[in-house]
This record gives sequence, C-alpha cells and structure tokens, in this order.
Amino acid sequence: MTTPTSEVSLWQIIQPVRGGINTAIAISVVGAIAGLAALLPIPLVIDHLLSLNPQSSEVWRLIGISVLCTALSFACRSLSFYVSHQSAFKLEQILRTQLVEHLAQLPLGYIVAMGSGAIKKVVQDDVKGLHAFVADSTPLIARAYATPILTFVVLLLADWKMTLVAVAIAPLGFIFMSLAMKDYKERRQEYDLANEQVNNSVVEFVQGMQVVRTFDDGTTSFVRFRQSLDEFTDKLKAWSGATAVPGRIGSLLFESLPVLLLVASVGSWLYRQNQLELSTFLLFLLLSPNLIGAFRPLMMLSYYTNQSSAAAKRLGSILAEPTLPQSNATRQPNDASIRFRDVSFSYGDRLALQNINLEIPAGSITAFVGPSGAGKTTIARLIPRFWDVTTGAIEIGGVDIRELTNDTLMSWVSFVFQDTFLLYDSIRENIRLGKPDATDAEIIAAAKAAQAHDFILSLPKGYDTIAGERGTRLSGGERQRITIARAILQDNPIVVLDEATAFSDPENEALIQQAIASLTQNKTLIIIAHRLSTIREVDQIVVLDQGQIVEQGKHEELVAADRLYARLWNNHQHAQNWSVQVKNQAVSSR
Ligand SMILES: Nc1ncnc2c1ncn2[C@@H]1O[C@H](COP(=O)(O)OP(=O)(O)OP(=O)(O)O)[C@@H](O)[C@H]1O
Repeated sequence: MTTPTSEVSLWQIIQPVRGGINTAIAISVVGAIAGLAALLPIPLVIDHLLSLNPQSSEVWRLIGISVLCTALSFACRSLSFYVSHQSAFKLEQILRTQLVEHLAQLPLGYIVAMGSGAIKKVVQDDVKGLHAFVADSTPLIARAYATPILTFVVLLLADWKMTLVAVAIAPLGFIFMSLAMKDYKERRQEYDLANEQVNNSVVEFVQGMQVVRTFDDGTTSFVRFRQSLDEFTDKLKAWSGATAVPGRIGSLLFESLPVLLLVASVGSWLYRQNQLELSTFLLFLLLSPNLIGAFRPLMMLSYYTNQSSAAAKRLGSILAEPTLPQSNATRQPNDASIRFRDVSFSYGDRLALQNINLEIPAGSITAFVGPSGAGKTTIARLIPRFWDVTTGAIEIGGVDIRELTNDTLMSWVSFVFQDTFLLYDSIRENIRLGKPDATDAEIIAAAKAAQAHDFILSLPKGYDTIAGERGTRLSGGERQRITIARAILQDNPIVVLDEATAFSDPENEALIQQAIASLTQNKTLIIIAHRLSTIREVDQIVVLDQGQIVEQGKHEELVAADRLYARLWNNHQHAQNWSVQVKNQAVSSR
C-alpha cells in the first residue's frame, strides 16, 4: 500500500524520460553552437569581398564552413525534435499505464467520489499537457540559455565595449517588464477568482436550467451571470490598463530593432573613429539580436513550466492515493452469509458508521432503511469494498473480505447502484461484461429476464447499438435494466442493490421490479431502500440513524415497536395517501 507523499514536482513526474530529455537538450545545444558557428564566417566573407584583392579560395572555404555548420545545426535541430517527441510519447505511455494500473487498485469509493469527468481530465488532458511540455520545452531550453550565453562569450571575446552596448538595452527592458509584472500574483488571483465566478454562474445557469425555467424565468440567474461577467471584464480592464504601457515598451525593447539601431549607431561611430574593425562591426550586427532574443523563449518556458506543474500535481496526487491492500490468499467464502463485526467507518474525519454488528444469513433479503444521511449507502458499499472499514471487519461466509482476492470477491458479490455504469461499447458487450465467455443466447436470456430484450430490439441496431453513442439516448430505467441483465448473467450469490429513488414512469417501475425479482432469486440480497412500500415482505429490516443500527426486525415487529421505523412508515403512508388524494382530485376535476 502506498501512502500519500508531499506534493509531486514536475521533474519527479518526468523522471522516467529524463535520459531522453537530457539527450535532446544536449543535441539542441550542439545545434545552437553550430547555428552560431554558421554565422561567424559571414563577416569575414564580407570583409574579404570588400577588400581590394579578394581571395576567392578563402571566400569559398568560409562559405563552405558556414554551409556545413548550417546543415549540422539543422540536422541537430531535427534530431533533437525527434528525440524530444519520442520521449514525450514514451512519457505519455508510461503515465497513462501507471495511472490506469493505479486507478484499478484504488478504492471504488475514491473513483466514484472523484467522478469520471475529473479522472478523464487527468488521464487525458493533463498527460497530454505533459507530453507538450517534454516535446516543446526542450528546444526552448537551448534557445533560452545556450544561444544567448554562447553569443555573449563570442561577442565579449571580439570586443568588450561593443558587448556592453549590445546588452545595454536589456536592463531597461527588464525594468519595464517588472513594472508590467508588478502585483502580478495579487492581480492573477483576482483574475482567477473573477473567472471562476463567471464559470460557476454559467454552470449554475445551464445545469439549473430546469429549476430556472420552473421558478425563475431565468432573470435572477441571468443577472448573476451578467454581474460576474461585468466584474470579470472590469478586473481585466484594470489589469491591462495598469500594465499595458510598460508591458508594450518592455516587449518592444526585447525586439531586434532597438538593439540593432543602438549597435549600428555606436558601431558606425567607432568604425569611423578607426576603433572598430569592419568584420567585428558586422559580427555585432549579426549576433547581438541573439542576446535579447532569449527573453521570449524564457517567458514561454516559464509559462509551460507553470502549466505543467499544475498538471503534475494533479497526477501526482492520484498516484499518491493509497491503494486497497490486495490479498494473495486463496481462501473462498463458505457460503453467501454476511457478517459485520464491530464495523466503524469514517470518510476522512467524518464518522459515517459506528459499531455495526449484523448477521445476514445466506439466501435472505435484508433492507437498510433510515433517514437521509443515516449511512445506508455507505454500509452497502462496504460489502463490495468500495472502501475498507476503518475498524472492525466484514465477513462473507466466515472469511474477512480483505482476505479474499479481488477476483474472488467480485465473483461473490454483484452490485447494482443508482449511478449505473455503461461502457462505450455495444449493448451486447455491456451485458457480456458480467460473464466474458457468455454465449449470445445467454446474453439474450439475461436481457429477457431483466425485461430489457424488447426495448433493445427496438433500438436502431438492436444488441449491436453502442451505448452512449449520439442518437441513442437510453432512459435511466433502461440503463438500469441493462446493468441488471449484466448482474443476472454474472449470477453471483450476493446482490447489493441500491433501489432507485424515482422511476421515470409506473411502467418502467413495474419492469424494473420484475427485473430485480429475476436477479435476486435464491440469493443473499441487500437492498438500500428509499421507498418503504417495496420492502414489507423482506426477511430483515435494519434501521439506521446517524451511522448506527437503532432497530432491526420484520416490518410488523418494527411497526408494533412504534419507534423510528414506525414513524418513517407513518410518514410514508401519509405521503402515499396524499398522492392518491391528489390523483383522485385531478381525475374528478376533469
Ligand atoms: N464521499 C463522501 N465523503 C464524505 N462524506 C460522505 C461521503 N459520502 C457520504 N458521506 C457522509 O456520510 C454520511 C452517510 O452517507 P450515506 O450516503 O451513506 O447516507 P444514506 O443513508 O445513504 O443517505 P441518502 O438516503 O440521502 O442517500 C452522511 O453524513 C454523508 O454526508
């Protein structure tokens, strides 16, 4: 089991391909040297050509050197690009594999709580971001550091006074840039906050559209959206107002033109004074823009690094999440009974279940009931090990579930939860997941038992219809019946079922009840009951309140006891009567 470590840095995440990155940087630096070397003969060539008797063999030799160096520089750049992209692909593959392998061992509860959208963002987008960082920042490192440093050394060796002239503009540029970046952190925070508010109000507007249309006609939430947008625009205007002028002057000073103007003016004056050779003057005209040209790659590098550090942090936090300890034992449960021994469970600091002791005989039906937040979902999800208990133990057939291998546990327990999960694959394959070697006939039999066969046949491509594909919108009830078919095919001795809170229509409800009846024949069944009418006949009702078992027994016994269950039952009866009355009134007023 891994334990969460302190924040993971970008460099730690890209460590597996550091060799490739370093090679690409080294090749890119060689390319930068060759690029610089290609420029050096040019002033000499011009010097020769302008002399009274130019030596053509020397001119050709110099041109040859320049061409060779240019070719070498080009080859190095291409090779560095190839190596850095290969490393980026390799990193992408390593990270995706690591993530998927790690996700497969994380508690299902963590995956459910994090949500598939957020996980997809890390596995797809963040990994892609790191790919771009490795592929694109390598050549930048050479441009940002190697070229300007080498240029500086060459120019310094040629003429130190002119070198001072060539770098004179840089401090001025930095002054303006630091004026533009003044209060950057605070302003960035304000900007991010305003941006987040705009995003939230858009999400509120779109997600809450149903509520908005019913209660609000859109005015209030639209006003909230406008307000946050105005605030965002004001922040942006204030920021750009304060930084626009120094920022523009700063970036202008980092262009080639100002430095060339300065070098040309001072250089031609020195040349006229006979204090500067023509070839040296030309060398400065050719090379001095390199010095100042480092600024942009440096900025881009810092931008890439910031972006990728955030991605690395998200990725690192998933990889540091502790996995569920896996057992190597080959134990098998003796039967399909379940036993909770002194079980307590906390979500972080939040105690959700306390001292649960419970026996569930093999082949019986047990329903968990209780007010919202009592712990029904949590207790049921501990059985297929969505999380491990904090203290105590859960046993299936006399064996602690932590001593079963994952495969064994999954061959004993099926679960059908509300957030029904379908893969982007054909309906046939989605059902087959329950039993990979199932024949088509078995799949159809399971779909029939789950009351799903008829609606599947009415889909455009029947069993070959892709679930989730555009144009095939399955209703919640239909999705649930497909998952039930999968569980029927799986035919595990224990079924944990989260009863849907609301069915779309009575017909769907009847079909799902029939599907559940086929699924649960002769099995140990655990129901998270949200509506009491469906559980009157069960063998055992367990009443939870604030994470504890407060009552336990059959329906009649609990009603007679006149405690929490009786209250819940009375409320349920009232609600039923009320809905019948409303229906009757609606009919009689027609
Ligand atoms: N992922 C989670 N992280 C932190 N706390 C949680 C999480 N899931 C549930 N809880 C808390 O644990 C307690 C039990 O929640 P649980 O969902 O098991 O109750 P429930 O009886 O199923 O409620 P409901 O009928 O509303 O679904 C609640 O206080 C809830 O807020």
